[in-house]
Amino acid sequence: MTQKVSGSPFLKPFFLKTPVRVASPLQQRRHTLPASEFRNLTSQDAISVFEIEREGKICVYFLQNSPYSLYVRCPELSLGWFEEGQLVAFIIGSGWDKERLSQKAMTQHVPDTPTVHIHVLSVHRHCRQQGKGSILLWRYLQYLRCMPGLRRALLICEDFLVPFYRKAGFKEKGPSEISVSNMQFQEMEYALGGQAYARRNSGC
Ligand SMILES: CC(=O)SCCNC(=O)CCNC(=O)[C@H](O)C(C)(C)COP(=O)(O)OP(=O)(O)OC[C@H]1O[C@@H](n2cnc3c(N)ncnc32)[C@H](O)[C@@H]1OP(=O)(O)O
Repeated sequence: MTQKVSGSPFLKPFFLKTPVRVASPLQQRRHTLPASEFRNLTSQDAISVFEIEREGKICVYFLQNSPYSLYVRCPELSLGWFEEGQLVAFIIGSGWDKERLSQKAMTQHVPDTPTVHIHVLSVHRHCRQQGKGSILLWRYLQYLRCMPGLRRALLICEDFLVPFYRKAGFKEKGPSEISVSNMQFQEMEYALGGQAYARRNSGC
């Protein structure tokens, strides 16, 4: 049975607390941008997204399929992490309607489906290995749980990232049918349902 994602709410931007520090009144007045902000991406973020993807040398597969063009169609399935106005990490997802991901899933957004395809999670190269990728992924999954009708998230990744996603709660579904040149991918799944406790305490 499929359930519709009706009236999916866009993410209201939320901010982390600004770190406590001693600053002169003049310095305080200059800092008008929030220290940390999580929000859906907009078309105005396209250049920042592109820069992170380019600098990150994300595999040719993701570059070829330009996932950043997808979030224009479904911005509510994207999430950016901004520090003082600068994009430091992002996730781009879209809707999908089959049990497993296929080549078509890389360029399509199927609306009103219970499955989110996570195309890309990327952290600015200067900000890696600081826990940001894990934190953003966790926040994104919490956010998806709050969207009515969503049941699971799927992604593909190279073998070396399987432990990273496993640690975030994803389960392996086996080798993906998607391949590019000599690159092979593992498909992984995260169940969004059955998380009543998390939902009660996540501010949905
Ligand atoms: C669905 C997809 O998007 S798959 C493609 C994923 N994205 C990319 O490859 C883009 C380039 N890479 C990145 O942007 C980042 O390195 C990410 C998103 C993979 C990880 O984000 P980070 O903020 O660096 O990771 P974070 O600090 O939260 O977690 C680090 C953990 O991930 C593991 N990890 C991160 N990158 C790698 C890597 N390239 N190879 C192996 N392990 C890795 C680390 O070993 C570490 O594990 P530990 O906690 O057991 O020590």
